[in-house]
Amino acid sequence: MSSHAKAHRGQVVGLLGGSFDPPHAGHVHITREALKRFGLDRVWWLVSPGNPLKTHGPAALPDRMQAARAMMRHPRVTITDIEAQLGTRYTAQTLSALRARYRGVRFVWLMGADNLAQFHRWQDWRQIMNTVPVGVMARPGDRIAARMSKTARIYAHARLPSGASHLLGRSHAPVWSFVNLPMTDQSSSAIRARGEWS
Ligand SMILES: Nc1ncnc2c1ncn2[C@@H]1O[C@H](COP(=O)(O)OP(=O)(O)OP(=O)(O)O)[C@@H](O)[C@H]1O
Ligand SMILES: O=C(O)c1ccc[n+]([C@@H]2O[C@H](COP(=O)([O-])O)[C@@H](O)[C@H]2O)c1
Repeated sequence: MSSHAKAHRGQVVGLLGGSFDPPHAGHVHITREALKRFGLDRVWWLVSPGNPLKTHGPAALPDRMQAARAMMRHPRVTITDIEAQLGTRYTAQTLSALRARYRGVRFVWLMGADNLAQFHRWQDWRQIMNTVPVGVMARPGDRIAARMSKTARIYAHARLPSGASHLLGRSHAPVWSFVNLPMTDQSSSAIRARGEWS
């Protein structure tokens, strides 16, 4: 199942990449909060063909797409498998391809605090920080590791002060924002461990 994501010039589009294996209420929560707090026009869920750092393969992409569509119904949110269409898997590659395809659209990379903690292991992570604004959302157990992370230290100068997160989408990289949301402890791995997903 494939989908075509649309955006207009000048729009600010937040990208929430993930395995969504399966999607859960935590994804819905951070998406709604990201729309409100980071000054975004839209959010796209990039349902990944597979996280490059994870060894086990996720459930089939069409199954994850279908579950994501059922979980997140919002007029400003698009569920897309565009990484499979573009043939990209690493985020830096995906962002380059999207920026070339959607000229004039302002993309913002969104992620939970657990991903900020290990962001410096991602391929071309500095390039990502230097080309798109990054919005990070608190996650239970990961706030301290995220704040102490290599990325947070190296890019300390580029962090928006708390209270200015709504400027993120219109700011120029390198810029990032950490927001302390009411946290939800849902995770795909816990759902899989309970045997509630394929
Ligand atoms: N409860 C949550 N709070 C904050 N961020 C979250 C939460 N759940 C997921 N995220 C973020 O959403 C993005 C996609 O998450 P992903 O699809 O990997 O789900 P996950 O629950 O983290 O999966 P797993 O448990 O298998 O690692 C990631 O950036 C992740 O940090
Ligand atoms: O580009 C990388 O090196 C990279 C390494 C780890 C994760 N990512 C991306 O981060 C997003 C979250 O991954 P995951 O598996 O935790 O859901 C997803 O879009 C992945 O493609 C990207």
